[in-house]
Amino acid sequence: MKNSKLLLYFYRMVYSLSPAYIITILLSTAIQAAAPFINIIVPKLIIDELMGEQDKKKLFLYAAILILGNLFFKLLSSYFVKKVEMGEEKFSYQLDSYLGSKCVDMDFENVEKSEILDLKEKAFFAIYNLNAVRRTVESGAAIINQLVTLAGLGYILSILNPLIIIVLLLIVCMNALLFKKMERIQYEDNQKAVYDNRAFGYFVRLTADFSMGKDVRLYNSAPLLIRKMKHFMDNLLAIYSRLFTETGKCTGISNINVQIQTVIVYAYLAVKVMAEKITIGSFTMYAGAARSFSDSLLSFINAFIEINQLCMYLEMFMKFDKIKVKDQDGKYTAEDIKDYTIEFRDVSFAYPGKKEYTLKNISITIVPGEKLSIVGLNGAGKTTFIKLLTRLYEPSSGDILLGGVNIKEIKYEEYLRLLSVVFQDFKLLSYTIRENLTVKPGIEEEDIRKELDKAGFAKDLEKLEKGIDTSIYKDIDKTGVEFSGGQSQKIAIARALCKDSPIVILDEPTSALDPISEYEVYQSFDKLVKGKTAIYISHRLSSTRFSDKIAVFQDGRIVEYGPHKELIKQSESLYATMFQTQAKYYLEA
Ligand SMILES: Nc1ncnc2c1ncn2[C@@H]1O[C@H](COP(=O)(O)OP(=O)(O)OP(=O)(O)O)[C@@H](O)[C@H]1O
Repeated sequence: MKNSKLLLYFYRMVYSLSPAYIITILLSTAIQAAAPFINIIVPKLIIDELMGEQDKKKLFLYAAILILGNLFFKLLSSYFVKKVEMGEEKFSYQLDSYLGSKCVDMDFENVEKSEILDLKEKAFFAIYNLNAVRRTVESGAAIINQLVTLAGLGYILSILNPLIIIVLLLIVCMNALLFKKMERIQYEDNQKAVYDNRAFGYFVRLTADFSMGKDVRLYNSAPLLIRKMKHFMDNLLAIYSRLFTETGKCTGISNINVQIQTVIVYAYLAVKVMAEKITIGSFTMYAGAARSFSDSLLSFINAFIEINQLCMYLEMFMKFDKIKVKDQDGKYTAEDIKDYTIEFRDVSFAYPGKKEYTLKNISITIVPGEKLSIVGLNGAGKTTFIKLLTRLYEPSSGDILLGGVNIKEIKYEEYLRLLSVVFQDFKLLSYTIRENLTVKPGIEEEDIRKELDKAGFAKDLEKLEKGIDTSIYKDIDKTGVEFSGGQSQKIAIARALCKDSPIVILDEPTSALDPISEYEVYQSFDKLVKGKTAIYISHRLSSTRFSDKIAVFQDGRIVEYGPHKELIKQSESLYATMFQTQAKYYLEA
């Protein structure tokens, strides 16, 4: 029952992704089901005719039916084999993009949850390593195909003796049990191998990842890497060698069973011929029918067992597919927000699955055009504050308001239009600089250049042969450029500026910049943010001097708040201590 629901859900999903794929498979199945009958029935007619009246016209007709019929089914089935292959190819791309958009659209909090990562790992393993989706579609088709064939062959054999069907059933069931055992062993071993496969894959990717080259060499990590790879490879080999030994045994026994069945059927038919109960033609027909019947029955049962086994994998896929995306469709649009005052009202937050609060009773108001600098020790909750403001997470309690409206009630996509963010771990895409920076509809080349200039990238740009049409990284374009950390950071800042949103959020925006570039960014900060609200996190406290207010975070709370001039005067304050420690370090040098 559970499996049939799962399969219904699954086939519906496949059909909705690619109706043509399912229809082609069904047609191909019908042809495969009809094809064997011609070679079972017509040879009997030919042999009987040869042994009897030898009517040439009839013989010619039977021969023509046999040859043309086979040719017809051969051509049709090759046509459909190709069609199914093409359908499979197309379907696999559709599935890739379906899964891709599923991952991209997932709520951010799920992206960071370990149980979701684990589920994704298992679901993707089933799809990509075990081909579970394709196998389920094929097994479903095989079940229909074999059912049709079995009905026809069963009818033919029942004319001879219904008992023969029972003998065939018994032997096929024994083989099916062996197959079930093989599938179980396979499932258990594949589950056991998930961890080792993942770990082995990680080390293989690591050894092939040139960006790790420096660390691997300088810390002489290669021997450890190879040892780890060998360890996981040995584990996998141990698992798979048991798997192959066990499945090999099962295959051997099932082959013996098939031979026993052949002997029984042939002996029975021979006795019948000798007793002149059936003709030689019927002997061939029944022998062929019995062989095809047991083959079809075995394929049917195997497909049935396989589909049940696959359901175990598909369950993970379905769970992954069913992960809900929160409704982010608030009632307000960006245009409804006239005032960009940001207010955190007694906001507390604990990461999902964690008991301790990362942010505790945060209350702060940031007025439009204000420049707020957020400082604090590592792990104090600064980035988490930004994650809440950017709605990657929702507060556990308390509210965040923009212009008096709870940000939850603003349509998500519209809300994001109001923010330009550069995260510490920003990512640029392997497109051209122009494409990366075209983040606002209708943005002109001139604007892109201007923002790159403001972010301090003008000199770097001059050196690029293709200018703003230079590809970033080499993944897609071989002539692409691997920019340095600082250059990439400047492009990321320019991207945020190109978005031209009323609120600019910069998390460690200058961490990779050289002192001169950093100085230039700070000097032109006012020009950079053009009177917009700006929130930035920085460990370089000199940057706080041009901010209007500073919020000092400690253990998830705002412990100090005010302009630089006031906070620095309080000699015991955390801010003054941090500022002076950094200043002293520079002065002493
Ligand atoms: N996804 C997460 N799941 C669970 N805990 C997290 C997650 N992200 C961060 N934390 C924890 O929350 C706390 C605050 O982290 P956060 O990144 O906000 O600090 P921060 O002040 O920005 O630190 P830094 O100055 O080092 O960047 C840390 O203890 C961190 O381990």
